[in-house]
Amino acid sequence: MTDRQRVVRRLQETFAWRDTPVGEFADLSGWWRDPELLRMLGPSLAELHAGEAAGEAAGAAAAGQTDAGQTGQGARPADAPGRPTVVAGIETRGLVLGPLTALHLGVGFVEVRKEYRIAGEGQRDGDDPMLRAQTPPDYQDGGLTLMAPRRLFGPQDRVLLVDEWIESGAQANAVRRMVAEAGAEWAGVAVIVDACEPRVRERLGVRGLVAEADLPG
Ligand SMILES: O=P(O)(O)OC[C@H]1O[C@H](OP(=O)(O)OP(=O)(O)O)[C@H](O)[C@@H]1O
Repeated sequence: MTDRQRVVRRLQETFAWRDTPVGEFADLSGWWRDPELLRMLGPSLAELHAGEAAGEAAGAAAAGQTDAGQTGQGARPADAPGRPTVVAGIETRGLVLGPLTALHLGVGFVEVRKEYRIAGEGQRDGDDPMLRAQTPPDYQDGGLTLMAPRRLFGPQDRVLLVDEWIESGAQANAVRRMVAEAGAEWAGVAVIVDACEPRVRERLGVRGLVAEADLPG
């Protein structure tokens, strides 16, 4: 069994849908509780984009990325062109998975915050200008604004976004706009569960470890 197959199997074994009075939710707590899975997640996410050649569009090779159990290509050497220079992660789960992935790649990490969750909202810009991008107004009952310090992305950067789940792609798209505003390059999205439509996958360069359909019902 390959490492990729082992990761997929453990993701499936430790995942559960939970019923609550307000609806069903995906319980991912078992993923973080499994030490072996936690160890493997960073390398597995990093390797989703490891095979890209310099200048290749991030989404061009997305087809087939949800084939559970397929082995990813090996990590590129540290100075390889096309390799991410920084990992970004959106709170909440991106703040866990991003650093795990960045550690494997040997690069730094940028936290992307949700503005309404930051105490003293909007107060941080004084001596530290922020990049901000909004999701559509109807997203999550009113939309949300994502933010990150502008100084953390530069024109020399190639940014890989890491998250646990992607569906509409609204949050990833907002981060992509922030990256573009900073003049940096977009490397794509590495995600555990890819539940997005093909056009979103291609546009954002999404590669996932599993499809939602691969998870137990
Ligand atoms: O593709 P999209 O439709 O944009 O959805 C994906 C986003 O939704 C989830 O975050 P959520 O807002 O649920 O964050 P939370 O963990 O902080 O509740 C997930 O972590 C992604 O960031």
